[in-house]
Amino acid sequence: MTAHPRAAQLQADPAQAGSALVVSRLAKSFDGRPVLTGLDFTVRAGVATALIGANGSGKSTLMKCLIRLIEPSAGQITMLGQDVLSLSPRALRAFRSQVGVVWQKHNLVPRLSALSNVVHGVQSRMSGPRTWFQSLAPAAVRAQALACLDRVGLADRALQRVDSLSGGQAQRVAIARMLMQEPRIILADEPDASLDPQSGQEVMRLLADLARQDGLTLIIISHRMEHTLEFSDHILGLQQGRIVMDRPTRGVDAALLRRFFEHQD
Ligand SMILES: Nc1ncnc2c1ncn2[C@@H]1O[C@H](COP(=O)(O)OP(=O)(O)OP(=O)(O)O)[C@@H](O)[C@H]1O
Repeated sequence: MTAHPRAAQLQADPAQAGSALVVSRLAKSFDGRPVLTGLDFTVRAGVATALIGANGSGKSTLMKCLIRLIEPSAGQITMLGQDVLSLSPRALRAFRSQVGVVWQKHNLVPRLSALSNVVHGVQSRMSGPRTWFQSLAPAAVRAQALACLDRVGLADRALQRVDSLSGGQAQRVAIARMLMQEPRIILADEPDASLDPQSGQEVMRLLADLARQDGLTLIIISHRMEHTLEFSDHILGLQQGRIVMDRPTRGVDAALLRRFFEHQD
């Protein structure tokens, strides 16, 4: 596959040459119970970062705080050059349109075709029925949606209903829908969790490849150690709401990750 034009564009853009995300003293409590405590870290632009940690260590809460699906209790988040916690509701919507999110559950509309679901990814640019049904979408949007499906290897399934696809194929449709946003950063929260091992690995590889081709920053949560080692450049390890590992994946092996997970309590 050829590199996306955005890759070259980003390399030439000094604003993108440094950090995609800077988090300072970030904290979150639920009903007075701290879940994230004084997090400080930086994610460099174009780097694939794995967020790891035991169940309940705060990974999903952190991911949601980054785009304010959960409001942090304190701290600062600068993502894509924006002070996220000070954005107005309108600016927040515009900001979120630059962030591609992939969840464990794909949230597609099962009885609509793959193509209609992908067309819906354009909703940040346009609204109404034209964003719901591929047959009503402008030709350029339909063509873009087909190109996105092609990038995830599903152009030949475009008109098939999502409920007739496998779990791995449906997750790839969700990724194609996310690509319609033309995101500048991708956040993925356990995209491999409800898939069989092979489909999970394919989805992780696809996300890593797409991010690399487009020069995008990728932050990905996965419970599978082998995926962390294979598909990330950098690892952030959370333990009880604190960052206890922040290092390049090179130099980390399965034994070290096992020790990390053994010392979680
Ligand atoms: N809305 C909420 N209200 C109260 N507590 C919450 C809420 N969301 C998460 N928590 C708590 O915060 C802690 C961290 O949860 P979180 O889902 O972020 O962990 P995680 O590392 O993503 O776990 P897992 O790997 O199991 O998905 C848990 O103790 C959880 O019960």
